[in-house]
Amino acid sequence: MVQTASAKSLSIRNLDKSYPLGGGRRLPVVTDFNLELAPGEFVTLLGPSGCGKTTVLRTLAGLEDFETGEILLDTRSIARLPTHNRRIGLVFQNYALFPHMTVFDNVAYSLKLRRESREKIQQEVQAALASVGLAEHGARLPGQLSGGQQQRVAVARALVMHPDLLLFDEPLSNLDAKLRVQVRSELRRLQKQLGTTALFVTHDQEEAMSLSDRIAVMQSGKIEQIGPPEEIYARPATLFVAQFVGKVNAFSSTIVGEEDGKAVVELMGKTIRTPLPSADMPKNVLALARPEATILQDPQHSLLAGIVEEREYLGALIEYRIRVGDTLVTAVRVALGDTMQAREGDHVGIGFLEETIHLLPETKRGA
Ligand SMILES: Nc1ncnc2c1ncn2[C@@H]1O[C@H](COP(=O)(O)OP(=O)(O)OP(=O)(O)O)[C@@H](O)[C@H]1O
Repeated sequence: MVQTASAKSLSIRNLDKSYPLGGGRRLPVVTDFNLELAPGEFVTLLGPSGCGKTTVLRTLAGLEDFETGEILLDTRSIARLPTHNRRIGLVFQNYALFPHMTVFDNVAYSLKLRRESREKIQQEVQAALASVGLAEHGARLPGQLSGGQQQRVAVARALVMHPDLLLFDEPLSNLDAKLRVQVRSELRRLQKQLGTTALFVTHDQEEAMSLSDRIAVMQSGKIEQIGPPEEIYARPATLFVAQFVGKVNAFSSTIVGEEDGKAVVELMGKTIRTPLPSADMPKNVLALARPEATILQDPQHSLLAGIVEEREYLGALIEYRIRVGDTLVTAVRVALGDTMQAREGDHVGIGFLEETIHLLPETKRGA
């Protein structure tokens, strides 16, 4: 096993990075970007293609220069150091292994460049391969391994240098769905065991949820919200965040009062009671209801009524899209053991688990 070094914090402060566009113009990608990781923390940058995730990672690694800002590991500034002096381990999407070198030599590569002794190399490489469960595979060529195993070699190659920070750029996206889930839980276990601070980039919300202590949801070079997965999912700060981490029903609504410690909210002409929002919440709000908190009911005794326009069978779940006037409401039920099921064309009632409804200022609807 790779020996655990004491974990380091990461601070990115006021980072500005743009790319040259030609003709003297530049494309700003991140502007005044700030992010702090606690020692041993696993944080994911989650966001749509082009929002700047990879650029942040490459800048940390020293693969891109930047205009202004500071990057610290604990109190050590690494912003102007060459890549090989930053003590950062990098794992990319495409593994980037040398195909003609054995697994052992791939992992040993950086140690050899540093002219470490034969004994030290032997010991460190074996420990790194053991960490990822590949102690017996050192003599193979990468082409003789599965995709998941190749990615584990790439992880071993990053670990062998005892990095202060691990950076992952979509490392699971070349793996098939089942393997992705397996390798991601291995990765999580290994990172917790080693205690190395890690920053992970993905556009896959489920991956981010399952791996991270905290998720930073990015849009257009900015962090829209950062927090633990449960907070991002249940209490998103904007509609963009809510929609990026899952499906959501968003109703333009009005807070009409307060009763018994609940907000009284008018939604599609009906009244619901939701958890009280903060005191500065305006009256015009978006009421957000996740599909799993949207309940099918008998239309005679329900808040809203509509017609099932689409029923999508997903195996474990069934997703319904129900037309209520101009609005399509999405509800999800477990496929087995749920007595309230419906077919396309059925008239159904809709209710909500009101305690899970999250209110946002209408202005957080975004573009
Ligand atoms: N070398 C470059 N030169 C010019 N523009 C670039 C360069 N690399 C990236 N960009 C632009 O910078 C923006 C951010 O790109 P970046 O790769 O960081 O996004 P991303 O969020 O990682 O996207 P993806 O998930 O598709 O990798 C995009 O508009 C992209 O076109």
